[in-house]
Amino acid sequence: MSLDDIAIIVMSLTGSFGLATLVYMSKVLTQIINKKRSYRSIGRRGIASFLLSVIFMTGLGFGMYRIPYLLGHHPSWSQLTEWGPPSLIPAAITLYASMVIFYVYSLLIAYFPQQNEKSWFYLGTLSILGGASNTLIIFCINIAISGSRAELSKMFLYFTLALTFYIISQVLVRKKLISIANELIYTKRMTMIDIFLRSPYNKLEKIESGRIYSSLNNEMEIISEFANTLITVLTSSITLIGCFVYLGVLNLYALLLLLCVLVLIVLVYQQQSGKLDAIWEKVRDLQNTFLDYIQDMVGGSKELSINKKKSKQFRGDIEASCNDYMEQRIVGEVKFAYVTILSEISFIIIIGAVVFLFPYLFKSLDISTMQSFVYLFLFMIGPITVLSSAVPNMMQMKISWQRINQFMSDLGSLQISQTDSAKLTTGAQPNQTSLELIDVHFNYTSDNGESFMVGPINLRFNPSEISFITGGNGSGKSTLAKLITGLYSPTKGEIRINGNLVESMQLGEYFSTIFSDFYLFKRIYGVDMKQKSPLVAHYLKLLRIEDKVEVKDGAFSTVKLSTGQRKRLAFLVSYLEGKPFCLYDEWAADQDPEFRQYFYEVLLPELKKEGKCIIAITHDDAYYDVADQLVKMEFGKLQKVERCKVGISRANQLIFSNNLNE
Ligand SMILES: Nc1ncnc2c1ncn2[C@@H]1O[C@H](COP(=O)(O)OP(=O)(O)OP(=O)(O)O)[C@@H](O)[C@H]1O
Repeated sequence: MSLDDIAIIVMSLTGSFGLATLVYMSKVLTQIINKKRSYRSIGRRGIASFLLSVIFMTGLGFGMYRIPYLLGHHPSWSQLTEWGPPSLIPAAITLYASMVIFYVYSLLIAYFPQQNEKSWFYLGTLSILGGASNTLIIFCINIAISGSRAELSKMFLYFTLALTFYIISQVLVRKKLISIANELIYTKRMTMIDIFLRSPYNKLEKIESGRIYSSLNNEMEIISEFANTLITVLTSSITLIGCFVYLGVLNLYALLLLLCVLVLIVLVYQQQSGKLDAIWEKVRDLQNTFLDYIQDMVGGSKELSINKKKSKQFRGDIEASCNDYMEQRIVGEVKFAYVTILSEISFIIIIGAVVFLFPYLFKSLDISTMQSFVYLFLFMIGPITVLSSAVPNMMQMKISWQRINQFMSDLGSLQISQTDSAKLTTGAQPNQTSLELIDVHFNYTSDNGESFMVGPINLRFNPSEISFITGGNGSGKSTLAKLITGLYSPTKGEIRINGNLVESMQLGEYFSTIFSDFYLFKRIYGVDMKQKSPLVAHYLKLLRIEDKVEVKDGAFSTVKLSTGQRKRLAFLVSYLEGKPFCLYDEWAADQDPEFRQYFYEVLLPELKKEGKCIIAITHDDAYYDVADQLVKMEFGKLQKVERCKVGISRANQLIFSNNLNE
């Protein structure tokens, strides 16, 4: 290839690049004019960076000016034009001009940033130029080593420029990509959390907690490595491509030999990747199982620390799970290691082949060209190792990405949009809201093929009434409660509020609930706490926990209380929520006899007086006469529905009224 050809190629490439940059720059300028970008004060560090960048650009200009000196016998541009082709000067000018345009573009987007700006063009260019400057470094070293002292001093300028640019590009690209990757993780995490929060309970119930933790945390952490991997892959690939070109110029056969070996490595990788995918999928499943055990260990810490035999057996199980996880990881990582070793060894073999075979194959090869080969190959080992170790990371990321998406689709994102804005659509008021279940059916289908059916249920719950749901263990009371509150959707039948059909996902809006396995948040969510302090203070006193807890800034001072006390706080929250329906699942089971009586004979009637419809699951037959309606369940069916003549027969209401007046 003649010097003229090279100059024309350089001119066309850099010219197109300069034009493309101008297009992007005009977009940025328009955004600045339209106030879609605003100036960001740069501070002292910014001024220092700006001055350094000016020094670098001046150095680059000087480097361009000194190019003729590289060619030895033609030390100035004027002599070079007499000797060389006419395209040389336009090529050099285009090259430098495109650099200057890109520099100005970089300054614009740095000083007039846009929120969440990705600027792929900027990042891509910087990475490519970074890779190219890396190749220039080895080029400079090679020339300097194989040349005279005069060559050494000439190359030092270009070596310094290439190294400086490499450092700058790495810092800028890494900084930007790290924030892009973390923003991406943040968005994905929040999307998952949103999907989780809006997904129907019956779907969430079926997902193992280990899978939830690993999707939200572990898999996300793996993906967050994507910025680093992307940068190293990009820079290493560009460096390698530059090395290939340089090698091709030195000796075409050496390049062919290298390409053959690389094709071999890629084939081995491809052949292995299917197997590796399967292995890593299995690793992740085992990780989820292990996380489930951790959840059990934390949740069951009481039981495990009391009972040593239980703890020993549990340890055996968790050890087995940990061991399976470890063994499968070893299998996967060893397979990756084989391929990495293969790629490293291949390079040593290439170097050996060049040193020991090439002198016989190509008699005309001189020692300095051989040295250049060896230096070049040694230099290439770095990027090749980086690339081969990036492959396992990329495969891991691919698997994590697929698993996260699978998790999200399992949660059923489709249902979200339909139920996004659940509101009290029936104009419900606490003292006039009734609920009706008409021919409601539901059935569980468990993995072992067993099923349990609830229904047909025909029931009505009226405002200012207390209904008790009773029945033996496993008779379907909690399932019915989940249907009433919309946690489960009926497989057949309908639920109406004030005569209006209501979707299951909207039912919860009408309810304050305390299930037997309730969770008490430290913060009181979903309640506007403004001007509620007197009410809160009054209820804390009424619930007899005023000396234990206080509410500050919408949160409890502590939730580290006894189970019964925490239930009282949950009751306070349910009261503050002010919903027309209250559902309590065996609320009084953890209360002392005195407070249990207080609950049935004082607290519930008070809610009733406020017009609320109270539905309570209970085994406390001593208080059945408090109810206006008694529902008895058996084997998932209504065995008896009794309307009680007198709702509250106890005189203790008076005590309550007196308490309130205190
Ligand atoms: N998540 C579930 N998946 C599958 N089947 C379930 C599930 N929960 C409950 N069941 C089945 O439904 C039946 C009724 O359970 P439910 O919790 O409604 O009973 P319950 O009357 O509330 O009992 P208890 O008084 O013990 O709380 C159980 O016997 C069980 O077979």
